[in-house]
Amino acid sequence: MGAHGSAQHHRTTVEQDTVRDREIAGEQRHLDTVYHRLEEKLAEAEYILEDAAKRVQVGTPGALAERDAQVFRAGAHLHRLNSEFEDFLFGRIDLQQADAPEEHGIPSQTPLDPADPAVAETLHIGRLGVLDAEYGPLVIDWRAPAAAPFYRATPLEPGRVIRRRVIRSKGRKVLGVEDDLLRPDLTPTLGGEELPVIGDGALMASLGRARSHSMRDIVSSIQKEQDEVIRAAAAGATLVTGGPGTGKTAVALHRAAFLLYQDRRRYAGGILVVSPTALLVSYTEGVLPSLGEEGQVAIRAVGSLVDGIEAERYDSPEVARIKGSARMVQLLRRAARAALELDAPTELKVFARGEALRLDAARLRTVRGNVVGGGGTPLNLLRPRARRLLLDALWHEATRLLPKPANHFEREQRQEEREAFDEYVSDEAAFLDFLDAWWPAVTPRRVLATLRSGRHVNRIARKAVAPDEARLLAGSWRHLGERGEGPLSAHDVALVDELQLLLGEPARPKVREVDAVDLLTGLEEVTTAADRMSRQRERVPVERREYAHVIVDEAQDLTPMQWRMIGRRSRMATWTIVGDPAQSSWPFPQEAQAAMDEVLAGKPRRRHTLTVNYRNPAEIAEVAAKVLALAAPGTPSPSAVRSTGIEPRFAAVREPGAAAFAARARAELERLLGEVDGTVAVVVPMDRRAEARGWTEGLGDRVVALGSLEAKGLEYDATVVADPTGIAGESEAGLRVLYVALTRATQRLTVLSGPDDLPDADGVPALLR
Ligand SMILES: Nc1ncnc2c1ncn2[C@@H]1O[C@H](COP(=O)(O)OP(=O)(O)OP(=O)(O)O)[C@@H](O)[C@H]1O
Repeated sequence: MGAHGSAQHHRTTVEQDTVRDREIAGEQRHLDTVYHRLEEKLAEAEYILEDAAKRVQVGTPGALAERDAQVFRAGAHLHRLNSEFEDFLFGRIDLQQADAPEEHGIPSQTPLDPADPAVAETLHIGRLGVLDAEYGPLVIDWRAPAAAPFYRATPLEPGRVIRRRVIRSKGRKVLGVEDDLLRPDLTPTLGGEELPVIGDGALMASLGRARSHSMRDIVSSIQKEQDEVIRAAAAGATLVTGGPGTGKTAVALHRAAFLLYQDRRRYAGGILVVSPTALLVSYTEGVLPSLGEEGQVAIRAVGSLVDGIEAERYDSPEVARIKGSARMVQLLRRAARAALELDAPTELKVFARGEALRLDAARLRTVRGNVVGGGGTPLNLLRPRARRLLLDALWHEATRLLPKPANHFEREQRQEEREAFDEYVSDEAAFLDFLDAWWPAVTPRRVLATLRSGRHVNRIARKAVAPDEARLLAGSWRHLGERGEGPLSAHDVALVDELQLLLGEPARPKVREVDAVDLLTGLEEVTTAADRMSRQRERVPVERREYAHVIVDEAQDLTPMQWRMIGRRSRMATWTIVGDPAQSSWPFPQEAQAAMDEVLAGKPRRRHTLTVNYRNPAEIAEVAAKVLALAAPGTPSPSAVRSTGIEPRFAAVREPGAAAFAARARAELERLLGEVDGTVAVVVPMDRRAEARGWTEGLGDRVVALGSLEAKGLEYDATVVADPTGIAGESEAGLRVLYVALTRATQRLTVLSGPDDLPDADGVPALLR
């Protein structure tokens, strides 16, 4: 504000305070009006709903709510606003007269008339649009085109905006205002008086505010480069890169709200947000409800995309790099086929037409080959075809000695015999049992269970994976049961999804005709019922749904197999993909890139870069930048928006042994708990998670212990990054993972080194010098 050379410059502090109070009081009056209007709308909504309930013939409450959705939503919103949300009304812009038509509501860049820099129009911006009784706007929805200048205007390109104001309020009370004068060269007026400009550092205050375990929306302070992403056209794919803390996650979620506002019919219920971990899902879950969008957007961890399965395990980096690789497609194709053939009987014997008919192993192999044909059809769906071709082969066997039918009559007769034969044989227990064993219903989990044996994996792998990789894979599934029951990893979930595609939903097992004698013994009934139940348990629902828009967060971490899985849910979708290659924990970026290209094939792409780090103070960003230079040489570090004057702390444990390290870790955590009001996390290598949980015991729920991969996307007031060399050495991507760990804190960072980190006299580990 210093640049505008007006009388304000010389005002005393007392005068400033009076101006501030007056401005706050003005905004308070407006907020009161807004709440008053919302209450009226609430009453209206209640009346409509009650009325509808009374007079059922008018229509369902649902239909009515749709008819007056605005009223209904405003009412529902007010209920929650009263208690839960801050900043319902958070912004205001004062605009100069437009002397050219506006395009899409974004003011044209007309030069201001220096002779008359008067405010011609004032717009208030909030989480939801509110109209007064005469349909004049009291508050404009932040997503409306008319609100865009609030986010877009800069001193270099102010458009019509003279002053931008951020209003801070809690519930119904206005607490403060923060202004930007976008035309410091003018002395603009409002109502004949000079336009006051108040600054109280609202954005900086909000950035420095203590963090809780859930993310906040940024609706009142979205920056220009972020707004361009949020409002980008939906078509094709919007690709966003940016360093840690540049708001990628925040922007992605606000974009979901924007798309819903813009085209609710198209996107309601059809937006999927894919997040790398369940932890990040629960951290971000509250953002959309705070923007007034609830239940419209599915936020799922990449390990929870298949209904009925929740990834519970982590694979070691060596295993993850195999399971994530596109080579798995080939391996799984063979594995599915092998699981089908596993323990398959090698002889079919049926008694029909007065003789024992037999198909031997060679014959059965031929039949199987014919069933599969060119491939492509899911194996479980081929069972009816298997049945038919087996009957063909048996019939061929049964008629091998008969002469060919010589005329029409004989042919018809043979045909009738054939039908009787099919009917008879396909009811025979021997045939049915054979078919069950020879072409069993195979589930994805059952296939994984067959891969518990390294030798089996090796046998089917044929070049897809090397022998030592086969051993590693098998080891990762050894804990699974016979039917593949047991906990899976996020990488397994992508494999299960691929297998569902290869296998298809098993047909419902046919209820067999029950033999009267068996019924007497009760035997048959018991076995089939048990059989049926076990199959039902095994079945994974294949309710894969398609989405209209897919938002991928932390896209740099998706493996080729995961890209395929997401691609299967978004064939008609438009995309928003946010990520940071420098934070990738996937060792083969090119392979992942190719997988993404395949999914996005033919879609036009729009690229954006976010450049400002809103999370880390400059002091922390500077330390992280050292690792960035090693992890991704040449990648620019985003510029930190603020600095705290507090340098990261380096603590070193010089004696070996877990006990000394634990004691020090705990002491550092306790120190940070005393220094910040909000959350504290300790980040360790994945294989030290259990140990780290011990360090935090009894320290309360402000503290969490995280494995390096679990820290993705999260943020805390303060963090301890313990054993940095351990994290860097975890995998080929270790340095990038360490970069992630070092960029989680909003206020304070402690790096805790052990002897292996080779700390210098100041405790700085070799890696960070
Ligand atoms: N315009 C903004 N105004 C206020 N806070 C912001 C703004 N943009 C981002 N932030 C804050 O900065 C922090 C980082 O944002 P976010 O988690 O979205 O970044 P990110 O790019 O996804 O980071 P990472 O790559 O490390 O996961 C959050 O606390 C977010 O609220």
